[in-house]
Amino acid sequence: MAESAISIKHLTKDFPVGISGKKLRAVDSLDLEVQDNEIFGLLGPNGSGKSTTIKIVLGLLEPSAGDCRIYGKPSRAVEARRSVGFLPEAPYFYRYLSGRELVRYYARLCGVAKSDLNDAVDSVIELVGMGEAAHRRVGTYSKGMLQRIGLAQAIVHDPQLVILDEPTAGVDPLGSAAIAEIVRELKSRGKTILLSSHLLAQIEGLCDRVAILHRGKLVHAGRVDELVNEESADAFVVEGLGTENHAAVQAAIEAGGGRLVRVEKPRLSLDSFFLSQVQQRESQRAGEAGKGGKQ
Ligand SMILES: Nc1ncnc2c1ncn2[C@@H]1O[C@H](COP(=O)(O)OP(=O)(O)OP(=O)(O)O)[C@@H](O)[C@H]1O
Repeated sequence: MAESAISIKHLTKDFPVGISGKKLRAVDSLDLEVQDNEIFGLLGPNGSGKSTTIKIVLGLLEPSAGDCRIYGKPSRAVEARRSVGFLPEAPYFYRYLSGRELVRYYARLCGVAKSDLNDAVDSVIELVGMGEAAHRRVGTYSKGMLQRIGLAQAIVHDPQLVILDEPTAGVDPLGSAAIAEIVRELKSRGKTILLSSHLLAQIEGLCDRVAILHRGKLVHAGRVDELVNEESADAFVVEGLGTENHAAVQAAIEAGGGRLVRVEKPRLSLDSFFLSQVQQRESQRAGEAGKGGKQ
């Protein structure tokens, strides 16, 4: 079997609180395996231990007990960290640099060779869709743009494992959809992505597998469809059937040995309705700007 991207075994982290010697258990005997080339979501309410787990994976915190490995290497080891890119929850970037200068700065910090620097910076800026704004100062960026440039700095050294702590927090649905698209693109390039979130609707369609944490303990881990599908039921979405025909459909279902549990109107999520409305207007605007440009 292929080596796990992240292997966490019996991980526990206690923080001292106050001067009485009392401890707060932030992560409690956690076992997790993240496979190579999957998008894995670490979910949980505030204070459930997501960031602490991520900091241990990154080698920034020492666990109180247990073991954490990245592609088989202890996460504290420098060689393990070379294969990792990280976007923190609330990144602080020097506001007077341009987006391009910022990504270039991180590329140099991460040891990208001088001869590869321009290509590496250009290609990640392109990937995150910041080509047009890359010359602008970071201080003028919206939250969504900041997250995208943050993603660019996280991946400029071409890491195999990309860790994103709450990548869509504070970002509007359009910006969140753009970030999700970049994450999917990273997966299609063979990368592994671990992301944390408490915004479940945004994560649902993105992650291959998720783990749900509560007070530092693993509550559940599995494929998203396995966790949320009603396995014993099938849903049909039908158009143009008048209510007068419902009884006949119900009779046919019962004749086939089934039971009609409910009839309901299929609903779009508010997120997807909002996205479709905004995207429609964005493309109208782009079309009009295109026509204007030709005149
Ligand atoms: N350095 C620290 N010292 C003491 N307690 C800490 C420290 N870091 C985290 N904690 C505590 O550990 C628990 C888990 O925190 P953590 O930040 O890992 O949760 P989280 O799931 O990432 O939450 P959020 O969604 O709010 O970021 C919380 O109770 C938090 O107060």
